[in-house]
Amino acid sequence: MTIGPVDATQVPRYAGDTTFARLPRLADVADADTVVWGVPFDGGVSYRPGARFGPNHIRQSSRLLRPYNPAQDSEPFARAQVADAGDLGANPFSLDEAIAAVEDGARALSGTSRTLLTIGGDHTIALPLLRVQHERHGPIAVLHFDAHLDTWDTYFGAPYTHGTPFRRASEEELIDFDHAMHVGIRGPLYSRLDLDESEKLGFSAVHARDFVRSPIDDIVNRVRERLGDRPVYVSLDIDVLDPAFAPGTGTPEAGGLSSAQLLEVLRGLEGLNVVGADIVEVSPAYDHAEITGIAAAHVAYELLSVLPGRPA
Ligand SMILES: N=C(N)NCCCC(=O)O
Ligand SMILES: [Zn+2]
Ligand SMILES: [Zn+2]
Repeated sequence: MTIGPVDATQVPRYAGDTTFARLPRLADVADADTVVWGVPFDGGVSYRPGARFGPNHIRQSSRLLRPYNPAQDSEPFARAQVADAGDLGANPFSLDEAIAAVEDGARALSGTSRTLLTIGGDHTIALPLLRVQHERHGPIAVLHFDAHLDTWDTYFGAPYTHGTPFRRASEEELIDFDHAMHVGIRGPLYSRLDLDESEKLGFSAVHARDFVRSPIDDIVNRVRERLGDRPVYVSLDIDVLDPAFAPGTGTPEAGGLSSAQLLEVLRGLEGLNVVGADIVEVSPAYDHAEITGIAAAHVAYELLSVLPGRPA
């Protein structure tokens, strides 16, 4: 038996403690299989700030999630004990310190067997999170949802930013590049070389334009073929969604996925070996009516439906 969300027939959804999906806090369960962890940090952003407020915005927007997921015939809070581990106290004045703290925190929280779903924060944090995944799994398959490649080298000479985590991860040999894929790439680039370099590292890509031309099942098949049966880490930048579906983000690009398209791709991961995930770049000051927060909460819900269940 798992401890699930607060019963909405007893305590109205808008009342009480703001944990993700009104789940118990980590300290209130004997042990958790999956931990939702907030990393409120935006020291790596190149444009609009504010993703440091992302974790609590996603939590607030997750109050309406219900226990049964008909799209996957799954009960994500019953198939595993999910708990909210609260937030990392990331240093807002030192990027290096914050990155080290994400790495240490993720290692401590995940232990030897727990699954981590991190809610961010800007995309810089994918690097330390991948380091910890690599410790457990070796070079790891990566499914990267984003408008942006995030394989750039430096900004203003800075190596650690939200536009560079996958370049650093490749230098550190954290990624299994036979099974690495971007989904949702679009928008103006600095040069044609950006795409060439990402491809040279080993990322294949489903571009946002492909969603206009191809049936969703073909895209899901491409993703599944690319990832195979490898342990997969999902890193999801909410700006993969069109600004109409996720205005609350730091570097918005037109022509993105709809929420429905994104949720369908996530449901298509069922049966793959997804071992961890992050959802980043939610910047609530630019959000309206919780549009972005709700999208992020539903993304988390679909991910929880495919992340490992409680071992039999
Ligand atoms: N990871 C995100 N969201 N954005 C990267 C944008 C890098 C740039 O300013 O060109
Ligand atoms: Zn992005
Ligand atoms: Zn990104």
